[in-house]
Amino acid sequence: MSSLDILNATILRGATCTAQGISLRFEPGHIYAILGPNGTGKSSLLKAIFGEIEMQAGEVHYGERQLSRRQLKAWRENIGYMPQGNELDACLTTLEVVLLGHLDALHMHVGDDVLEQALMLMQRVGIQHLAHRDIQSLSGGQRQLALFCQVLLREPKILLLDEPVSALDMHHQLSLLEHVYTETRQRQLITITVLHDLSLAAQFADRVILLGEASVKAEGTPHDVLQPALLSELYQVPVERLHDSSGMPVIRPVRQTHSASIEYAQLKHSQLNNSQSLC
Ligand SMILES: Nc1ncnc2c1ncn2[C@@H]1O[C@H](COP(=O)(O)OP(=O)(O)OP(=O)(O)O)[C@@H](O)[C@H]1O
Repeated sequence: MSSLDILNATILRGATCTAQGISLRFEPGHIYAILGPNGTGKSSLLKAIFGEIEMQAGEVHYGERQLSRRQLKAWRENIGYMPQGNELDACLTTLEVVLLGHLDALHMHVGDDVLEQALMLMQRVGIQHLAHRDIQSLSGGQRQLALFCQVLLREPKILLLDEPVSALDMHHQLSLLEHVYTETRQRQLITITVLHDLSLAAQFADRVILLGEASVKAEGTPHDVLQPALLSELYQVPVERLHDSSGMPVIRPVRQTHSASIEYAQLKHSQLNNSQSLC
């Protein structure tokens, strides 16, 4: 079993440095949640691992292989990448969109085994009844579930999920992340997911990585990393940490009275030099 290693990655998006010499190791059979405020470079990190954007410096290794622009197709064979957003400008049914996950194996016809696998996945996430609907007629959450099936159909070794539950209701959030958890454990996947819901991350991630100011602010178990003082500083809001019945952290931003929140914002503003540095 190989690990995925990012070594000294520096990523520049336009004039913004989103990663400055970041190194991270991801092990098979584990879920890693990438967390951090808007614009801190979470999506950019996933895109860099997928080879969609080029890093200014650094390397990405998966076992013996190294990410290189010249061998992008081979590199991506191991990866199931579900980007943020799910707008699809295609006249395809939901089933056809799921089948695209197996594109490499698709020739002139779809084998019964692939079709069966696609339908089984759709059944597992509860969208089998949408198989023959035009993908564009689906709700945002339904499309998100279809794209998740597409990614799983690839049978990846590395799962890169960018806000995979952003459009889902509570029931579907839990059910999708339960699938992610089961697949990760059973097939020993390396799963890296961007999440904004810190409490969900605490429930499903083995390790969380907190990004901010082009660096890794903290990395470790949800219990260790999700500390109110650190989160409050990073997200610029007062944060309270509660615990659910099983002892998992529940992170809650705390609303303040209007005048208290202005004071808090002024205090934080004066402490903050510049949230985004240059590489
Ligand atoms: N194509 C681009 N050209 C220039 N700047 C970009 C581009 N894409 C992203 N950026 C900038 O890079 C920074 C990081 O963007 P990124 O999408 O990685 O952040 P994020 O942490 O995923 O944000 P969010 O939580 O809002 O999805 C942002 O400041 C963004 O404005």
